[in-house]
Amino acid sequence: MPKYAIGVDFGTESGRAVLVDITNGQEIATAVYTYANGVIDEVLPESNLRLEPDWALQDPEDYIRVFQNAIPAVLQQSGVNPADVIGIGIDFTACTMLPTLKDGTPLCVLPQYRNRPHAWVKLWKHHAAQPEANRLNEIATELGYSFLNRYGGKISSEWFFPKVWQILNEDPEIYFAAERFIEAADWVVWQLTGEETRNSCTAGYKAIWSKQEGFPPREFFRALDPRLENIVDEKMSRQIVSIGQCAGYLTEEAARWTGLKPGTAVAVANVDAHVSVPASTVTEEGKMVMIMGTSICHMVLSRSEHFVPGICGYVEDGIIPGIFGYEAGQSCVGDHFGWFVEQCVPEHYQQEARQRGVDIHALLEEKAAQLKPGESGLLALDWWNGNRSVLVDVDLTGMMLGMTLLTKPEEIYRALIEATAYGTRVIIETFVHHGVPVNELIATGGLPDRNKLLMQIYADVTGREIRVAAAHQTPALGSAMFGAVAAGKSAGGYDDIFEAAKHMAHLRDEVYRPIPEHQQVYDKLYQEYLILHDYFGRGANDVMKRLKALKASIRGKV
Ligand SMILES: Nc1ncnc2c1ncn2[C@@H]1O[C@H](COP(=O)(O)OP(=O)(O)O)[C@@H](O)[C@H]1O
Ligand SMILES: O=C(CO)[C@@H](O)[C@@H](O)COP(=O)(O)O
Repeated sequence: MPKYAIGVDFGTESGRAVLVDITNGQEIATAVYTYANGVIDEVLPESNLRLEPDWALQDPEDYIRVFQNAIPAVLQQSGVNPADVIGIGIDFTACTMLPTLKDGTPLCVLPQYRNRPHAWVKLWKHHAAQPEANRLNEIATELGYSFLNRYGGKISSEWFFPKVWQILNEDPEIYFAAERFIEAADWVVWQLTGEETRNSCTAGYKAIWSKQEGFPPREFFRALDPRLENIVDEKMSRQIVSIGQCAGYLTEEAARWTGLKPGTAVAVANVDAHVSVPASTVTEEGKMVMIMGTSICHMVLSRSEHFVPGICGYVEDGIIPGIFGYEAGQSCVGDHFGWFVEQCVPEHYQQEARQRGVDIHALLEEKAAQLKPGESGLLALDWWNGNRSVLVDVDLTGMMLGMTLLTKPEEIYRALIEATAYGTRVIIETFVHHGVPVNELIATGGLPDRNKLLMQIYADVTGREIRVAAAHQTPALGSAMFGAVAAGKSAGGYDDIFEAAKHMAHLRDEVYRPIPEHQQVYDKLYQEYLILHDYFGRGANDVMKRLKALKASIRGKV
């Protein structure tokens, strides 16, 4: 009798359940539930209280509705007997976190806190804790805490402790009412199993935890604010469970929500980018998985520990148990091309696309593919949304050099693609330079399906072959794989993620190989890119920051 697992991928706007055949990883049924309250970034639901800029909240009840809607939908579509679904895994955006009571009740569902923004879930892209992140980095640097080295030198405002500290600073009553602070990833697993667990992936990448050293010491938290001294013992947990473990079993209530059997195994929670690595067949060092969409997450495994400046971080057991998982990223990739087609393409191009019934991206790709590398004379810096790795600077901005009266939209489109490829090459070379090998690239996410020119340019610029993961819902497949591992071999699943990946993860036949003539030109252009990258990005000329400051001051005066 075939056995199945369900992966649930909690994204920014929606949650997606995918029912997968355990023998081969085939996706049998998919269902999406779009969060009723979406991203809460303007007003709080019900009270209509206006939020400040840079806030991004969510409603935890939306996550439960994903279980209640999407899982029954995949069972119904597939006709699979719930008794044959042996495991569930989930992945989430991160750091997406919330304050709760001891029993897991989110503070925002309590009537007395319903109109308090800090009682709600803070989404990964809530950026209003930047003052706390800056202060945390200053204090950690002054006091010489070496954990900063694990995070490329800086803790991001998107992460756990800046967010908790913002709650304490701005609404202490919520901070003190919170009996637990927890990643939403772990919270949804808690709702399924009735047991609170904390996973090694979010603890490591987002909450400054390491397998060797645990959390930073109490003195560090006291140096931030004496009231934070016992945050870990009082409102979190030091018991961190490695990904790849079973978190518990489906409760009667969760079985009623989902239509699954009580007692179904539930995997320890995971993160969307990280869970995509084994789902792209990668469980060993030497290969980089690039999750390519609006942004790119670059994920690499290594058997040894290396400090790599400017990356997001590395965590032992963070992606695959027993191995160090490294993460870096580019915060704006597809977004560059989206911006360009929305803001800069002339009407006659749009008209041509409409007449030919093709997407405007496809038209620009076709025209840009006629150009030879270097032919346009253009070179861009890909910093339309700052630089995540390796400069870690949100105040950097974009630049395009070499334009003339003859410059065409497809030339600019191609230059933007090339710039993002140079950005990826900087990341790869930084890893290699610091001892983390990157011999092969595996791509997944929306872009490999959408733009073949882009994939070829990435192969040419990086000088590496690129393979593409077979799955269309890679994170959900990865979660289902961990679900199968949580169930274990005796229940028809797998003993570990290595076994699950062998059977359930696949690559397409498609391979992008570097074209030597293109490589030669791109090597020259890359050298030019590096000069501009360091000149504008490493302090030789801070004109981008001065312009940004001027803009802010002028806007402030209006
Ligand atoms: N044909 C295309 N070529 C390049 N970029 C594209 C194309 N079509 C859409 N995009 C960009 O891809 C991004 C969406 O990628 P996708 O992987 O679907 O999303 P996400 O990263 O949010 O999961 C958007 O930023 C969009 O501008
Ligand atoms: O930060 C991480 C992973 O570390 C992501 O969860 C976060 O950027 C959200 O990514 P997506 O927009 O869902 O691709």
